[in-house]
Amino acid sequence: MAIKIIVAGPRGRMGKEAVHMIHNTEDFALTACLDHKNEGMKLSDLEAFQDDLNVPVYTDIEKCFSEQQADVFVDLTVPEAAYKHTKAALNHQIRPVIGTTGYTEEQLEELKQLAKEKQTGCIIAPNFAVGAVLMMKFAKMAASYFPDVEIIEKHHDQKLDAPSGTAKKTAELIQEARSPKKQGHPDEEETIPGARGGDFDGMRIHSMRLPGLVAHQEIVFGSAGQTLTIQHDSMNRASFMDGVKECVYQVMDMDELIYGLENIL
Ligand SMILES: NC(=O)C1=CN([C@@H]2O[C@H](COP(=O)(O)OP(=O)(O)OC[C@H]3O[C@@H](n4cnc5c(N)ncnc54)[C@H](O)[C@@H]3O)[C@@H](O)[C@H]2O)C=CC1
Ligand SMILES: O=C(O)C1=N[C@H](C(=O)O)C[C@H](O)C1
Repeated sequence: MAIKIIVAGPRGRMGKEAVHMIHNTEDFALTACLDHKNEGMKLSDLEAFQDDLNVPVYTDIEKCFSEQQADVFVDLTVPEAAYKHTKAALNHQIRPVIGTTGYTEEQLEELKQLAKEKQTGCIIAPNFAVGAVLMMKFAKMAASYFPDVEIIEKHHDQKLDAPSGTAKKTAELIQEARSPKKQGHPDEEETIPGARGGDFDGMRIHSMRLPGLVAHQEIVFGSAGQTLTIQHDSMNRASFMDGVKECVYQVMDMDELIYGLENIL
């Protein structure tokens, strides 16, 4: 039987790609979408969706989850909405697969507890691209040899959160492998505020936003006489879809929350 899926944010850059991936995957069935407008319409009534995507669009999450039987809920929206959606999905025991970035540590912890209580699988993945997950794993490996590191993430200029979820997750994984270290000269001063980037446990994260970019990250390690750069580039949003697909399959057999694809790949 097909896995029944609800998608939040279907008109967005990622949401559109996910809707089409689900529609074109034999094992999956799109049952409804959640938007912040277009209540009562069919997805096929909206521009950019073909006629056979005649699933209902809801703006009220409780109504959506009560009326539509679903196995999995995919969220690609904005952090405040995604947090509320994830809680509602867990309360309805519909397994969330969350790509939206920008969750706080407290929110992650609260959702982890809720997933446990409801014995419902949940995956929160700051990056669904397999290459990006490998980049993060390689960075964690390198960090035990090279404690000095800076992260440069580059995204399209429509991105709302900075640093990216991927950069934060990368920094967290590096933090697990290295002893805390405040990098740079102890007396360094910023003559333009922010010039040294964001400070995460002493390592710096730099966020670049430009039209023309999609999603890119470099992790640069340095030690005496050498540097090591680990780089990943997503050229388009198709790069994320194999990861979304894998999460939908895997979350069906889970009963707890996993944060980051590196835990299941
Ligand atoms: N995990 C991953 O691999 C990836 C994650 N992302 C993340 O996914 C999220 C979405 O990214 P994009 O598609 O580029 O953004 P976008 O701005 O193109 O799309 C977001 C969509 O969410 C909708 N939305 C806003 N509030 C809503 C609500 N309350 N209910 C339902 N829909 C609502 C908007 O109308 C919009 O269509 C971001 O947080 C981004 O960081 C993006 C790419 C890959
Ligand atoms: O907003 C994006 O585009 C992306 N967001 C995710 C993030 O914040 O890391 C994943 C990817 O980098 C694309």
